[in-house]
Amino acid sequence: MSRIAAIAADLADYDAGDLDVDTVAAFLARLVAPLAVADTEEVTLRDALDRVLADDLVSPVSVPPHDNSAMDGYAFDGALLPADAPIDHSLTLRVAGTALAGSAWRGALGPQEAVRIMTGAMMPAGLDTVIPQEFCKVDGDQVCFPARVLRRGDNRRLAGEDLMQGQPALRRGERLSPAALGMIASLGLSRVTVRRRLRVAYFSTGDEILCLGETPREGAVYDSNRYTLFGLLTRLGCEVVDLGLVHDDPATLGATMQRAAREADAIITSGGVSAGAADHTRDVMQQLGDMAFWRVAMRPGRPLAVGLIPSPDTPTTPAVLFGLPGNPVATMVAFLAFVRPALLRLMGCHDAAAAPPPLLRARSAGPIRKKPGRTEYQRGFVRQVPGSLPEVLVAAHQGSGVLSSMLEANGLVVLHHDQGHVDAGQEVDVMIFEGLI
Ligand SMILES: Nc1nc2c(c(=O)[nH]1)N[C@H]1C(S)=C(S)[C@@H](COP(=O)(O)OP(=O)(O)OC[C@H]3O[C@@H](n4cnc5c(N)ncnc54)[C@H](O)[C@@H]3O)O[C@H]1N2
Ligand code: MOO
Repeated sequence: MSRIAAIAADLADYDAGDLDVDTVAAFLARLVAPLAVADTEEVTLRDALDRVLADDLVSPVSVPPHDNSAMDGYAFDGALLPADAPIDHSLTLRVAGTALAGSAWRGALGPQEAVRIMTGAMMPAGLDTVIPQEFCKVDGDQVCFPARVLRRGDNRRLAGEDLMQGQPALRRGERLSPAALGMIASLGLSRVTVRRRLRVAYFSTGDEILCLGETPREGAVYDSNRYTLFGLLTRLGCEVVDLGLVHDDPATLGATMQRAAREADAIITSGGVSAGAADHTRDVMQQLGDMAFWRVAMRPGRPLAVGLIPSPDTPTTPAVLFGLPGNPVATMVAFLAFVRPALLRLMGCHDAAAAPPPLLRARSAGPIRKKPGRTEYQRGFVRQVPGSLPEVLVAAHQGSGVLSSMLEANGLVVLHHDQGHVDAGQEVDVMIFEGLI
């Protein structure tokens, strides 16, 4: 049985003619996870941004490495704080010296003595509490402060409270964010081992499509999808292989597909996948690979082709093919809903790092028409409302060819499969674009 047929047989609700978005996601998770790219490389920390960590990173040190002060103030022994002091009780201590950040203070301390201390400075031995300087009155070498404003241990950061030596700091499969780079640097590491970049080849199909620079002609439109895909894939940290625009000729389509399978881990095509398509794209895909052609119960992005195209050189490691619908917004929505999580899995991301962006709740500014029985992704603009849930206003033009409404929007209102019309003021789920597209 082919791989595609085996996965289909394994999924309870599989019906190639009518799949819901959850079944497509479950299918793709089964298809791509075992194919994840395993090769690794060592890179400098700056080159590691958005790359996928190859191995668990165990902390070689504790962070912070020593107990230190969280405030500018005076360090003292918290045992001096009386348990049931009256509200106006204050402590007066002698200041024995100053502890600066970057070196240990090793002076001698008597009872009833404190050390002036700066934020980040090591706690002097035997002292465990810091009173911030704004609570203090200083008179010569005496510091006086109200005892009831703090408890023993306050304003002290413990060694290892961020990370303990020997503990896992980051999991393999983590996609390295700016915070992750900072965390790795805090461990003193300047290089890190990551998965090699995923190579993604893409091309457009359709005889009515024009390359940039070509003279406009009747009935033709410029190829926008290749530029959208370039942006989406580059943002994802992929190495992109642009195979241009391929006209509706089986030999050229076949040769391009094979080149793509040879040069890349994944292939994305746009156009020619709908059931009624009069061109050769579907036939060529079917001849060369193990394919499924779907009509997904969603809008936009209904036609979708998915499969495996064996590489002519290494037939055991096929490229994953995503045949996206040609309509420009359908291409983007199908990418966000299915291709992006699948590529993240191929890159070796763990489940949480490959998950689609979380959905947020917002109140719909107006009514939204929605047919139950399919998932709709409507372009909308979300704005903050002080003291209330954010509000989302869906764009007037939701046609899957209307790319300009993608630019007016900052998110997609996700109207779920069984959901019907939405009333003004009703809560809806929204997928915010920020950082994704
Ligand atoms: N009888 C049916 N017709 C259609 C169906 C259907 O189920 N039955 N589905 C519709 C839906 S939904 C979509 S989406 C499109 C997708 O069709 P294809 O993936 O085969 O794409 P094309 O027909 O090649 O193109 C659709 C549309 O998009 C424009 N396009 C294509 N490529 C590009 C590009 N690179 N840059 C900019 N624009 C592009 C193309 O000119 C067409 O207007 O099918 C519906 N029809
Ligand atoms: O679903 Mo098509 O993808 O509506 O434009």
